[in-house]
Amino acid sequence: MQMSEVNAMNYEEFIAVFGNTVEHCSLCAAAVWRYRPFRDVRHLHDEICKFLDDLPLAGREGVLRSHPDLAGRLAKEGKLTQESQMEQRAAGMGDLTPKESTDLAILNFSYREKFGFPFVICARRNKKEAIMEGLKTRLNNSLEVEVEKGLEEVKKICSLRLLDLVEHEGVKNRLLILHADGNDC
Ligand SMILES: NC(=O)N[C@H]1NC(=O)NC1=O
Repeated sequence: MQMSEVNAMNYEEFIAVFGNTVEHCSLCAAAVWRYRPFRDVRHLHDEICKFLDDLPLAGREGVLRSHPDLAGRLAKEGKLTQESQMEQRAAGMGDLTPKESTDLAILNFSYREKFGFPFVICARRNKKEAIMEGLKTRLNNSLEVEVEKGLEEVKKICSLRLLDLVEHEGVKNRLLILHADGNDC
């Protein structure tokens, strides 16, 4: 859809389309509604990022806690959101060997035990090997660092979900949004 169509949406339509661009956190879309009209998809993403950055620590932890584990119980029970299911599949989470599956479950458990929220990573931008390595490495971080890193991953997940929904002018704009946090790729 075009940005002009997004800007013409009423609040209910906007939430119906963008309510899950941050997993299970429709408050993010509800909050940025006030910043219409959006110039482009990057502008919409920037406003969501600002909202996330301005949340208090408990709010940022809550956003992380709203994410399902990678290859976790919800995935096994077929209870993921459509977006999350597609992302986890893209990262190869459906093709884990029994050993990989057990290793990931143990690492996910250790991470959740230490931080009180799940390990979050942009699955579409990582393959299973990178996810396992990232999880092992990030387990050593402090809580402050992991809230920060997790939130940056939430922003990347959000940017890809937005790009799936809204027309963007070619590769340049797509890269711009992915580079928004100054990170990889
Ligand atoms: N835990 C976690 O990272 N979950 C997710 N990552 C992603 O790209 N989609 C998710 O649901």
